[in-house]
Amino acid sequence: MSIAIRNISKHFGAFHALDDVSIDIPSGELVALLGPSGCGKTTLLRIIAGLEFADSGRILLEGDDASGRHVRERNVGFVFQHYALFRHMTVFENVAFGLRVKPRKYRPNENEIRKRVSRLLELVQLGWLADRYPSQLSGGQRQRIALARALAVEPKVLLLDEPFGALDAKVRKELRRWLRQLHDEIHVTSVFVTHDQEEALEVSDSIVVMNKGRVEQIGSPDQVYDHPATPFVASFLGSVNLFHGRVEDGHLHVGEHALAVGAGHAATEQAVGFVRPHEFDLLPANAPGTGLPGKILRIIAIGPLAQVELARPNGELLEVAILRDTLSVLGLREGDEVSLRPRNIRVFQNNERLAA
Ligand SMILES: Nc1ncnc2c1ncn2[C@@H]1O[C@H](COP(=O)(O)OP(=O)(O)OP(=O)(O)O)[C@@H](O)[C@H]1O
Repeated sequence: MSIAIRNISKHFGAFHALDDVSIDIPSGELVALLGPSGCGKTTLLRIIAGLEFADSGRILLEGDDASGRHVRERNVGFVFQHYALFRHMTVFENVAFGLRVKPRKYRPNENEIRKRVSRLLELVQLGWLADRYPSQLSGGQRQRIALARALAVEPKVLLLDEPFGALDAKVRKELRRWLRQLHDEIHVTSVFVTHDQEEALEVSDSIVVMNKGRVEQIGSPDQVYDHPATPFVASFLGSVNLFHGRVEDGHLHVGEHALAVGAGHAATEQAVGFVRPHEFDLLPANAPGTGLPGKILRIIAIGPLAQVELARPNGELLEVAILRDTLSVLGLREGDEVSLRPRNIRVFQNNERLAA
């Protein structure tokens, strides 16, 4: 089922939690709502669900205006960060619950319930836990059961609010891969709230980046990461190094140095260039060609990569990620003077907001 969010605004008292938000989610997509704490992600999810009502704007489900419809009439399934499974019920009964409480005329018979629950437990790969109680499960298993329970009533839309937020990093990583695979099997339109950039990039078909109640950008993971529409998006999605300067003749002039940025940029006195840590070449200071000078302060080995901390002559710190092999071929060490060559710079006017 497609979801169209049209010009949604929401106040809590004088506080503007959502400000004219419009998003189109095609049927079958897995979309991440990504943004810092307090930007309105959960409020938007609750409005889609019908747990909260907007001051203005509309929610269309498969083209039909659902704005005034009760949560029970919207056919949505939920998974929350702390989804309380019923402690006194087995895993099987937890998953069966939504089917058992259906009005009699829609309720499947016992045989059908057994079949459906078993199928769902296989889908979340936990059939062997059917007779356990929630207290006998790990956190990751509980969230998978919560998902099976949400899917039992065959919702047309699945809403997930930081479903893996309470789990440790390794389990989180496993579960987001698993969620992606699961979604590829069942294709239910899903909206996934997260403040974790990596999670959004890895799991979703498209990402809605939100900030202060507004949509900053909507795009595929590659689009928002490689072509951020605003400085906020550039700085929120992954690490960046900032270079302040002026743009003239297709170059960003940083102090006495000029970095080519392409002819498409209008001349401006106040610009800021964004370069991600892996978008630099590092060369010895006396290498031919132009670059920015810097000094290596620290080299931290992380598997095959080296994270290099550098200082510019003005004291500003930079972070560069480079293959350790490349560093050793170049013979670069802590304390060495180097020339930094950005391979890619995104330039914005210097009057726009950045992520904190
Ligand atoms: N019922 C409410 N009454 C008053 N203010 C609220 C209410 N619900 C949310 N807010 C405020 O609206 C803003 C958006 O909240 P929301 O929970 O949607 O943010 P979020 O992006 O999901 O944040 P987080 O990642 O921290 O959960 C916050 O500043 C929050 O304090």
